[in-house]
Amino acid sequence: MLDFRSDTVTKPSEAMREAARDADVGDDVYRGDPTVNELEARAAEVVGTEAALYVPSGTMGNQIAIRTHTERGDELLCETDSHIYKWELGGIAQHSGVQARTIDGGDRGALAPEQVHDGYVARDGHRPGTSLLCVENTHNSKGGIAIPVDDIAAAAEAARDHDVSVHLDGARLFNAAAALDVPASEIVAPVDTVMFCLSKGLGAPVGSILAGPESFIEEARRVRKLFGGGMRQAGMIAAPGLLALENRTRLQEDHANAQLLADGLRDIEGLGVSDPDTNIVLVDTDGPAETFLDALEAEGVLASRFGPEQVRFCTHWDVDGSDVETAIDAASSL
Ligand SMILES: Cc1ncc(COP(=O)(O)O)c(CN[C@H](C(=O)O)[C@H](C)O)c1O
Repeated sequence: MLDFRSDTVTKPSEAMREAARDADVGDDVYRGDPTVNELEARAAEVVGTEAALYVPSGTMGNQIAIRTHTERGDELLCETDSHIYKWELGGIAQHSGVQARTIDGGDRGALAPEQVHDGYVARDGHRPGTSLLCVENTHNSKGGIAIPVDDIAAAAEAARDHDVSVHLDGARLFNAAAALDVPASEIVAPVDTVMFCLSKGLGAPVGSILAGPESFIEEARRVRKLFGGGMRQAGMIAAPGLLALENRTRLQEDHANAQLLADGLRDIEGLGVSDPDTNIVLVDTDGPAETFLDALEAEGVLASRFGPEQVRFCTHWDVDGSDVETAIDAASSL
C-alpha cells in the first residue's frame, strides 16, 4: 500500500534505529538523560528560544502549552479549523478548563489583527477574560498553508496589545520555513511559545518539542509530569529525534512531490485539487469521500477523509516521485 494518509506515518531510518539502540540514556525525570538534554538544547537553538521540552506527542505539547499559559476559567482565541480546537478531543476544556473562542481565518487560516482585537474579552465581573491566542503554521485543515511571518507577527502584536500570550502550533513549522524560505526562528520570533513535531515530515518515530522562555519551559515540565508525560530513559526515542531535526532541509522534496501529485490529480475530470504550499494536497471528490477512498484503497493507495466530499493526501519521505505517479494512475482509473 502507498500511504498518503498523513506525514505521521513516516517510519524511522536505519540510522535512527541504530541511534536509538546506541543512545546514552538516564532518568529524564531527574533531568539525567543526556540524549534528551541534548535534543532539548539543540531544538531551542534551532528555533531561537531560551529552552525546550521534549514531549511524546504534538497534542501533548499543545495541551501543555495551553495549561501553562492559562488559568481555569480563562478564554483563548484560536482559528475555527485549528488542530487544537478540532482534533484534540476538547482538551482545551478537559485539561485546562478554558473556553475556546473561535475565529474564522478564511481560506488560508491566518487571523487578522482586527479579528484578534474583536475577539479579545477583558476579564471583569461577568466575562472570563482572554489570556491566550493560538495560531497554526502550516495550517493543516486549510491544506498545509504556510502563513507569512508578517501575518503571524501582526496577529501576535494585536494579542500583545491586550497582554495576551501567543502559542504557535507549529506541528509542521519546518514545512512552513521551507515554503516561506525563512529560518524557522524567524517564524517563531513573534510568538511566546511554539510546538513542533519531530514525528511528521522530519521522520522521527516519536515525539515533539515545546519551546519558549526558560521560566515557561520549567513550568511546562511540571505540567508534562501532571499529564503523565514524565519519561525515564527516553534517550532511546530522543536520539532519532536529534537526527530528525537535521532532516528539516529535505522537506522541499515532499513539497515538490505534492506539486507533482496535485498537477496529476488536477487533470482528472471531476476532481477539485488545491494548489499546495507544502506537503498537503486537498481534493474535492464531487461525491462521498468514502467512496473515493475505498476505490483508491482497492488500487493500493491510502489517503485521509477530510470532509464529506474532501480527501487529503500528504507526501513524506516514505513516498517518492514514482509512488506519486502510481497514486495519480490509481486515481485516474476510478
Ligand atoms: C497542526 C497539528 N497540530 C498538532 C498535531 C498533533 O500531533 P500528534 O499528537 O499527532 O503528534 C497534528 C497532527 N495531525 C494529524 C494529521 O495531520 O494526520 C492528525 C489530524 O491529528 C497537527 O496536524
